Amino acid sequence: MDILIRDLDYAVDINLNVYKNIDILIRRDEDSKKISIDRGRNLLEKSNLDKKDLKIIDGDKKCALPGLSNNHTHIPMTLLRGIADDMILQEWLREKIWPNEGRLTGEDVYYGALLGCLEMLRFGITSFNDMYFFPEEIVRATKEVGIKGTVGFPIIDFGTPQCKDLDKLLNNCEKFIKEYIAEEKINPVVAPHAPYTCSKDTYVQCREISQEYNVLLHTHLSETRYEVVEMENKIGMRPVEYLESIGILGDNLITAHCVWITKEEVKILAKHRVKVVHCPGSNMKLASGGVMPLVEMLREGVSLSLGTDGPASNNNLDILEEMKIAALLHKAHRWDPTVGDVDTVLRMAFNSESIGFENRDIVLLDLNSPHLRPVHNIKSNIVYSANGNDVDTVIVEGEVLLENKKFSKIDDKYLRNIYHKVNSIIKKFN
Ligand SMILES: CSC[C@H]1O[C@@H](n2cnc3c(O)ncnc32)[C@H](O)[C@@H]1O
Ligand SMILES: [Zn+2]
Repeated sequence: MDILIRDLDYAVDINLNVYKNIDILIRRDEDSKKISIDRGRNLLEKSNLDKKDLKIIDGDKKCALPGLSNNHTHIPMTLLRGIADDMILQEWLREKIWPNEGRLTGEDVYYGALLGCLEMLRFGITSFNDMYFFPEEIVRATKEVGIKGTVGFPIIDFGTPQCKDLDKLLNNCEKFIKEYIAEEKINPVVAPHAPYTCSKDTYVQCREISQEYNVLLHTHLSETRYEVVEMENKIGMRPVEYLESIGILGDNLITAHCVWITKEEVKILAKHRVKVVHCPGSNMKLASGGVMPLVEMLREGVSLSLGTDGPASNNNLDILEEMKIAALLHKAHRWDPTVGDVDTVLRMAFNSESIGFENRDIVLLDLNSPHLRPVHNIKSNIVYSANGNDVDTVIVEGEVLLENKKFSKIDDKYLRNIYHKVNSIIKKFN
């Protein structure tokens, strides 16, 4: 059914244009799956549409914006949220995260992913880019919730809880891609974890798979100083130079973090049109130390977007919050309040294109709250004053998935069941 949002106070579109007192009409052609979005005043009166063929949503005291995109995360780590904070990355992974991840079953990952997908939907995130074990369980949860997922098949040299044999793992990765490649709302991708857990051969084989099936590659890169120094000591190259030397850089590569990189490395990333996901909340929480060089990246024209990283290092999946974190971090870092401006961070938050999804989703923010009044500049209120809890309605690919802050497809009883399952899963953690 077509959807008409009437009498919105404000709307911001994907090009960051602002509209006041406007209607939005969302139409979906069921055959071609094409979505059209029209904005204008009194659309019902001006069109030949019949009220009874429309789902009408009241836009009074609301602001419409495009869907938010969380472009680097590990969704099932909702299960590990709060299990270990205030530790440095390598110790956090080795001592707390990896041992407990070893205890997870596919069913556990499914419930962790369900919880995370619901959290994202509640926060207005309509697409994500994930990398985690049991990726087919993440697909299952994503489809159940209805948002769009770029789901990485994780590759690590020493194997995953599912499979310890690297050749078999790469084989399973191909099977995973073949199984989900035709899905409308799922993009299966190859996800070698990081240069410190994957060898040159592994990266090359991952790239070959990504080329054969024309899918994206997703990896961590230059997240910590330790990672860079270790590589310089071992092979005399920095991580970006190394990935370039083995032919991994290209426009199908999505790299998370890129914190410890030089101006030269920024130029290399730009030259190969690599897409970079900025995760400022996680970088600050894990005290990764450096700051992703936003100004240099923008100057060189690198495609940028935002990610929360996993909910165990953030500790939520809220991209509205991440926008403010990004804006503040770069101002403080450069002693320059013009850096990390409102338009820059909004553009990053709406960038679902770089993970393979056209952004034709609509999110409504509820402006009927003291912290969102008055409105001098709606874009400022979105970046600096709002958070995920202000999301009221979410429309993904022409389907209303959240309305009046309630999930359309998941009732309260089922939600309680998910919380109960999660509570029993975490009993096995140390
Ligand atoms: C191969 S599945 C993902 C793997 O990555 C781990 N992880 C979570 N957060 C980070 C991070 O910030 N840097 C590197 N690795 C991270 C996660 O626990 C899984 O083991
Ligand atoms: Zn990560």
